[in-house]
Amino acid sequence: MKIGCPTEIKAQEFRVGVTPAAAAEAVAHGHEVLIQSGAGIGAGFEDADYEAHGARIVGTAKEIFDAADMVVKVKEPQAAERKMLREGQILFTYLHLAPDPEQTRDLIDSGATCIAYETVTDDRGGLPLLAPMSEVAGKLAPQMGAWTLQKANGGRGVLMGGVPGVMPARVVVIGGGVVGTQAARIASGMGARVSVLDRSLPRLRQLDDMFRGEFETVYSSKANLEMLVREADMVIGAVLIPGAAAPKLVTREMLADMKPGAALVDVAIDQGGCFETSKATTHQDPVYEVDGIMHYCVANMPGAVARTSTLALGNATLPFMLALADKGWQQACADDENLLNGLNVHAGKLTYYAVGKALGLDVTSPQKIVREG
Ligand SMILES: NC(=O)C1=CN([C@@H]2O[C@H](COP(=O)(O)OP(=O)(O)OC[C@H]3O[C@@H](n4cnc5c(N)ncnc54)[C@H](O)[C@@H]3O)[C@@H](O)[C@H]2O)C=CC1
Ligand SMILES: CC(=O)C(=O)O
Ligand SMILES: [Mg+2]
Repeated sequence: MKIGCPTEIKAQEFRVGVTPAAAAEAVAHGHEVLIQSGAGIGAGFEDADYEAHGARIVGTAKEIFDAADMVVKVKEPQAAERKMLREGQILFTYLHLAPDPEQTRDLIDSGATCIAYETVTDDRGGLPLLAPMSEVAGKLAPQMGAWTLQKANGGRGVLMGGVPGVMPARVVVIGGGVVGTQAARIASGMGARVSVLDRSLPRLRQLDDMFRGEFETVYSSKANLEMLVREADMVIGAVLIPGAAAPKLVTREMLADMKPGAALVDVAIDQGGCFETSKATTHQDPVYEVDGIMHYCVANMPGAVARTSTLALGNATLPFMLALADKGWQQACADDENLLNGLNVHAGKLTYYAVGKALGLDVTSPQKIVREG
């Protein structure tokens, strides 16, 4: 199979979908790997690094999309990339379709087979291709929130750890999954007083066992959430209902009761955001204010640490990329239900129920598609 990897074109996105190490493995499996010239630069990989591992460098994204049987990327395809997709081609990348009707329509119209990293599962109920980027974004969230809290950046001028005689920042993390756990650990490590809300009691028990003393766990009822948000200097949004639009847990009305200059960091923005007032921002212009509350809503946070993120993502995607290339999408998905859970669009049909529900579109069963092709 021909595997193609274009340069990411989303604003300030420096990651790359295929590392030289992954290219080497694919070549060893008998595949041809095409990399757009310069695609790896942002993550610290030169064209020569890819060539040394048997990949071929081509000049333009068009050459990649024209030639590749499978396009491997990081971010959801932008409008210009969607125009280059074609029937029968495999697209393997993050998609985040639930909050994005335009992209969903274009992917359906393209006829391509689109497998979303963020809905591939594992046997323990986890999301193995989302997890590494959630670890990164979770670790970055308190760092970005601390920057947002600085006075010159519009924040309330509170230091995370306080100083002797002065209280530390009060940080509230909504969602105790991968992002939330890493965010809570880092915020606590910075000296803040941290509470983690989740609606899963088993998850809260696990967190309490693992991190007793580092942060508090709180059941995510409406009343608890409202009380903690009122007291917070920083709120980190880290909820997920896989594949679905994020629930709006902090309403605009609640902002009026918050401390002026408090920071909201909405990591869940890629699924539409869990604050009513969130809208996606970029690394170039990451923060805006609504009703005196500073919002940080960058949808590709891991792009800020592109080298770490690319290596982490590449480790996780490699076995799935090889399975798709070795067997073709249909056999690979028939053999592995966890990979089949990644199938969001195939040959003009939407195949992911939570996306259909969010966008009011018909869904064809992925099991039927994989049986019938
Ligand atoms: N902005 C960015 O650059 C990035 C965003 N993300 C996003 O971060 C979000 C979180 O991802 P993960 O931590 O990997 O998900 P996860 O599935 O590990 O954790 C989500 C948690 O939210 C909890 N939850 C669901 N509804 C809730 C509610 N009403 N109140 C409290 N908790 C609730 C779940 O029980 C679960 O523990 C996702 O939307 C993901 O796509 C991930 C990486 C990068
Ligand atoms: C998960 C995601 O949206 C990202 O890594 O950019
Ligand atoms: Mg994203």
